[in-house]
This record gives sequence, structure tokens and C-alpha cells, in this order.
Amino acid sequence: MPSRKALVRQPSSRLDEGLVTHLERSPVDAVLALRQWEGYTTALARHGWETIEVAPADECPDGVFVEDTVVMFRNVALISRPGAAVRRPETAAVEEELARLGCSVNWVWEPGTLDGGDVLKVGDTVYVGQGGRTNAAGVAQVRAAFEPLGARVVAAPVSSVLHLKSAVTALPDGTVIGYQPLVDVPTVFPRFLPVPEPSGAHVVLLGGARLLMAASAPKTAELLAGYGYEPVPVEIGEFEKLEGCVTCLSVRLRDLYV
Ligand SMILES: NC(=O)NCCC[C@H](N)C(=O)O
Repeated sequence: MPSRKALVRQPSSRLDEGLVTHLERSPVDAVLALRQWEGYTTALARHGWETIEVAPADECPDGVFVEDTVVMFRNVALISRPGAAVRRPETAAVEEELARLGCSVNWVWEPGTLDGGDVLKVGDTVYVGQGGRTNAAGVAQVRAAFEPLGARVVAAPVSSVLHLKSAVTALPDGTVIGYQPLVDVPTVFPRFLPVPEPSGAHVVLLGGARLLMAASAPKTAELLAGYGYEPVPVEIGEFEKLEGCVTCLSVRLRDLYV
């Protein structure tokens, strides 16, 4: 059944200690980050999404990046096993919340590793980025969990960025967008549109033509507005310092059964 709920999680007071892999570390302003997070959740709510807060995990600096803890396909939640071991304690409360919402829950098991940020769904096609955080066993477990439900799982290499969705996301019509220098193999995607900024590669589909995007990608917003979309910009600069983007701050639940 269609639903419009989105899981979010308050930033930890230790956000500043979050992981950085492909960027130089720069100091994070925790107060500003909280304000930006509130702006992000308000934008979701304003566009019709009921936000559900997962219990905060102050001991987990990267907990705000809730997308990495689970992958949804229809009503089934595949709880991830984050590639960075320090992030594994983040999943327990997410699992609890999803069970409470009536999802059927599955898990990625050792030796599999999977970050939700590596999974891009376009219709029934599920692209899984294989790189620093998600391994071959993780991809195989996504296949085992979702192909019996009608998904087609396609592996895509990721080498220059943290996650597949750091490089590409998809427009409502299924066109995959990405900042080409950071996309390993654009030909994996049947329709690929290059965008002019790295953070322009990230859109969250709010419904209709509305696209939640980082305010740091104004040229891409203009490009997409020219194609008839309605960009909804949000400031997320403090999260970008930790390789976060608009997608990673929520998990949209569009097909809850109950
Ligand atoms: N899905 C995402 O894009 N997640 C961002 C995670 C950033 C966090 N600092 C990490 O390295 O795990």
C-alpha cells in the first residue's frame, strides 16, 4: 500500500567524530548541523512525509546517516551490516522501529557487508554499488532477499566515492543522474544524464516533480528545473563535510503493508 513515512535520526553530539574517507576532515559545527537537520526534516514534512524518529544513538557519530542501516524493497526491510564496523551498533534501533511499523525484517550476515547508501532502486531494478563498504557477499545477499520478490539486482562498481548513491541517484522517470568524473561505469545505467556538480548527483524524490536537493548544487537545480522538475533546496553543508548527502539522512517507506 502506498505510504509516505520517512525514518530520520537526530545527529549525535559526537557528529564531529564521524568517518571521512575521500575528503579532508574539516571541523563540524554541531549546533549548525542540528539546525540543518531540522531544516531537512521540515522540508520532508512540508512535502507530505510523516517523519518518524529512530531512537537517537548519541554514542554513534554517524547515526544521523540512517539510510545506511537498511534497504527497503516493498514491505521488506533488509537490515544492513555496515562496511565500517564502528557503524554496526546503529542498526538495532532501526530494526526495532521497522518491526514496529509492520515490516518483514531480514538481515545481512557475515561475511556480507552492505551500506544502504550503496543501493539505488529504479522501479524494480536494484543497483548495488560494490566498493569500499559493500562486498560481493553483501550484493549476493541483496539478490537472495529481493529477487524472489520481483527485483532485478545489478552490481555496479564504486571506487571514487563512498557509496553508489554518492555518485548517482535517479529522477522520477528513471533517468540516472551523476557527476560523471565520479561514476565508474555510466553504461551500467540504461539512461544516464550527467550533472555539473558532485552534490547535484543526489536527489530525494518527494513526489510529483519535486526533488529534494542540496543547496550546494545550484547549477544542477537550474538544469533540472529546465526539464520541468521542482528542486527543493536544503542546506546540509555540515553533513557534506562527512561525506553525507540528502539521500543518506532519511529512509523513505513507500510500500508499508499495514
Ligand atoms: N548514505 C550515505 O551517503 N551515507 C553517508 C555516510 C557518511 C559517514 N561519515 C560514513 O563515512 O559512513
